[in-house]
Amino acid sequence: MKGHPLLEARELTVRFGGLTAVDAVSAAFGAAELVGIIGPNGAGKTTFFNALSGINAPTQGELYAGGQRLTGAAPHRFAEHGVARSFQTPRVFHGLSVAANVGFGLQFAGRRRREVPTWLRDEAAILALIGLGGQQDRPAGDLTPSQQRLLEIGMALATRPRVLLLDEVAAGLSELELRQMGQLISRLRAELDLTVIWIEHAVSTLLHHVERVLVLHQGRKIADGTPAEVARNAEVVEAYLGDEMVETA
Ligand SMILES: Nc1ncnc2c1ncn2[C@@H]1O[C@H](COP(=O)(O)OP(=O)(O)OP(=O)(O)O)[C@@H](O)[C@H]1O
Repeated sequence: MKGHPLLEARELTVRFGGLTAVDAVSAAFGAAELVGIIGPNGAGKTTFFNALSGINAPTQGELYAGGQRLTGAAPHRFAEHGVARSFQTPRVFHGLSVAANVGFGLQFAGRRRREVPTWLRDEAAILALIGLGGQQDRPAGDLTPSQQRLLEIGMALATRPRVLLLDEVAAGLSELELRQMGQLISRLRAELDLTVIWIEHAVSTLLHHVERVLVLHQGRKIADGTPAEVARNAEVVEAYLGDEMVETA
């Protein structure tokens, strides 16, 4: 990895009372990486994301964005350093139009970061990119759940991120929508040079698109490698993947 990683966790631990949700996890994410995070329910994936975006302060360990220490900083400081995220349940403003939702993200980004790639210069460009072109005037609450997920990605893109954290954006999608979501995420990385870190329970879709995958289990990182390496990892198979993944790897 050349220079500083765009986002880095060093020995990151998050505890809730006596429960260690994230246990000394270290991981560094470089430019234009597409990385998956998998693990059983309760493995600590969302808590890890919450720490990586400043929503939960870590109990121990350090966070850096572009070499700048951000441990304990508020979410807006992470946003200033180019970290944007989606949530497990889309958080769009139902009463506002689709365009206004994206406009909110553009305003949030403000003028802090001067370079503005053409693809996110305005609402229309972002909506076209995420496949919601022509929907700009509809109230966001009228969109289907899968369109709301796309809109939430659009809102995150509008903050002009370098790193996009996606939390289960494929949950509840049809087969076709799932394929389209996978293609969109691949395009964000390939065409826009974004670093995408993607939590997903739809493991086979995820492994099809990412080149690197982290596996969390009981808060610990038990693997970090290519999908093929991870699928061969005995601890991962035992903890999570089972025989099925070994056969398809
Ligand atoms: N705010 C909180 N207070 C107390 N415990 C929490 C809190 N948030 C998460 N936990 C606990 O931390 C552990 C990790 O939860 P987390 O949601 O990060 O896992 P996950 O891997 O994202 O799970 P899932 O795949 O089900 O979304 C779980 O035992 C959960 O109950």
